[in-house]
Amino acid sequence: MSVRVVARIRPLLETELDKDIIVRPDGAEAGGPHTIVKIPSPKNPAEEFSFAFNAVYDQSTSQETLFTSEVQPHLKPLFQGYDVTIFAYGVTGTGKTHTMRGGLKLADRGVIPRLLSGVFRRGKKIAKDSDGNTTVKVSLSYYEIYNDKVFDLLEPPEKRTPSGLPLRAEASGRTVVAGLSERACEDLRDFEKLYIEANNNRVTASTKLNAHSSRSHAILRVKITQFTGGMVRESTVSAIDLAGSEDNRRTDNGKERLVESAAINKSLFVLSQCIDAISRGDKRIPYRESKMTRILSLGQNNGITVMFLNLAPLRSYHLDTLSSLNVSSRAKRIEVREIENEVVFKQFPRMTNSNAIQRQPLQPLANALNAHNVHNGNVAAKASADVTRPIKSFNVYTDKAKQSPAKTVSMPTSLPRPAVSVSLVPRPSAAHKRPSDHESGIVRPSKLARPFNDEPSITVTASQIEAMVEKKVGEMLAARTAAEKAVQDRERAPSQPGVSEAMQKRLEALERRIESEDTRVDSKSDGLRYLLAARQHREKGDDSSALRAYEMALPFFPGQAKLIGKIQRLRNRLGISHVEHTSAMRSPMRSPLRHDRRLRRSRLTINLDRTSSDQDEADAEEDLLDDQTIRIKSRKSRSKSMAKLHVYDDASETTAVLGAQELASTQGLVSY
Ligand SMILES: Nc1ncnc2c1ncn2[C@@H]1O[C@H](COP(=O)(O)OP(=O)(O)OP(=O)(O)O)[C@@H](O)[C@H]1O
Repeated sequence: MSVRVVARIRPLLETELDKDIIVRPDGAEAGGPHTIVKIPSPKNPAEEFSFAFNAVYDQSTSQETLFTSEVQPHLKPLFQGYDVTIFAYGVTGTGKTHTMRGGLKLADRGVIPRLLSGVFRRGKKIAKDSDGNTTVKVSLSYYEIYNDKVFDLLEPPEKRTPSGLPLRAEASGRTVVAGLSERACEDLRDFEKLYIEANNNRVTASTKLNAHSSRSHAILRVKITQFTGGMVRESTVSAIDLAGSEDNRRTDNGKERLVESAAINKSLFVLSQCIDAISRGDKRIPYRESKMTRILSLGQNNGITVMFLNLAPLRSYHLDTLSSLNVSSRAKRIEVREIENEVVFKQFPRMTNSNAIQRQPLQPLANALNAHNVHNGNVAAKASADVTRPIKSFNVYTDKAKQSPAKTVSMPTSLPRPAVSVSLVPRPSAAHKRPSDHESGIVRPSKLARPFNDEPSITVTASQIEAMVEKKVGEMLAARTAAEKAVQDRERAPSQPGVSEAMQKRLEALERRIESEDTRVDSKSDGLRYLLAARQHREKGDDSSALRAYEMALPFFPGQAKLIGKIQRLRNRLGISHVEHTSAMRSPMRSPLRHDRRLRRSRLTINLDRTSSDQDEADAEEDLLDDQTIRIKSRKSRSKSMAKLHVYDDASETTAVLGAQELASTQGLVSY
């Protein structure tokens, strides 16, 4: 199952005098639903680019339509034990917060309040349908990532520590925020009170591009726990309102806003790198480069993922829109394992006051048995007490009366020990599993809602289980071999004209060196990352993303004539005026490292370079990467000693890098 990517084009705002609309929705068939976004090429307005998505919503789409079509269908799977992630992505001022949170009026309410309303309604229905045998508990945590630090939005700002809350990786690989508070919510009114208060704690500010710009990524996690007898099923829906990328040539941001902007742009750049790496099938995905990508864990989390791509239709957003269209159209290719959380057995918790606060434990839970679920209380405690015991992959019980009709082998509720249920039915292929896929017509009743005695229980012998496990392992090995072969084929395939084998090897060697710990502390390695990213974008023919990456690299190599030449040539190719470029370079906030003399020299080189051929350009790029690598090497010993000056906390290994990013942004050259 791939990430579902849905584009939403916002209407013009009253304040927008520029009515030059360049983004329009289109359908694959005349009169059919919109699935394509069309936008002209920046260098040749007669040429139009098309980007296909799972759905495209135009300016007239109401909040209700969007929710009903894109979110409501996932409520049922959520209660069946699937985790759901919904996030809004886009340039600043394109309508992410409007989509996720919306306004206070009923019709303006966004995805989040409607989702919670649906959750409470469905919870009540399940309890009613089960004659009170099933109890549904809803709790939430809400936090923001501001300047790459995590802050609890359910706590007053006075309680924040400067370094924020640490992240912790669980045995399952899932990243959680340690020490985060969790509040129980009885009904929608409870939720709204908490949510409105918490949003007042979120950092927003007025910028030139948005009067109420979110300066942080906000993550709301709603945990749904269903208790039926001794069975517990947990699932989580995460609703994420990402901060928007900002082109600081257009924001006129002051120092504080620029620092925020640098952190926002950096995390979004890392997200685009992760998306690229996943869609290329890379083994290494740079999740750890930013807290937002660690938490979002795109492609690593199970369940259902929906990405809203918010777009402004105006020409003034042209390049930014192209960039986000490029990133999002690649996100479509990310596969997410659609696996529901397993039922576990534990005692019903004591009733707690609705405002009671629970917290994520600060120590990792040793719940290796049930890696995908996180449980405080009995299960976790028992599991941690059992860590010395050999871990069983599954348990078999022959008490037919207690077996679930869903061919689930599970522990009888009377037993005090926690157990993991094992689904013995090979799951249908992901293509047929999407619960929102109306055409498939597959309706799976909730395991909790299934009556116990309707169907005969199934007894499974140990040898049958063994055979099934063997088959599954065989399938997994075959899939892995096929994936590795595909990667090798891709590497071998002559699909990258213009990149010689030697060049490819040098790039790989360089990449490896960048990955090494020593180079990591040197902020110059970030510059190299951007150069590499630019190179990769160029190979894919994505000139506008390549340009951005080159621009982001420039502050790390101030005055680098070849780099400036490349930027200029790309700008010429994309039809961006020289005046705009020069003014960006002359930004009053530019790096103190950049001397006027260097700039003069660079301009001279630009003129000379303009006459060079494509081959010269490729050679120049190789030289550029090599030059910078050699320089980095010679500075390596110095950076080693400098590294000691940096303080590293749990995951903020990017202290030095962020400094460099801030520098990049303050120069007004980073827009993404
Ligand atoms: N679909 C829409 N209909 C009506 N108004 C909209 C729509 N989308 C966005 N807007 C308006 O556009 C403005 C900017 O939207 P919003 O604040 O949601 O942008 P954003 O992408 O969250 O920006 P940032 O990243 O800076 O936080 C707001 O005034 C919002 O009300």
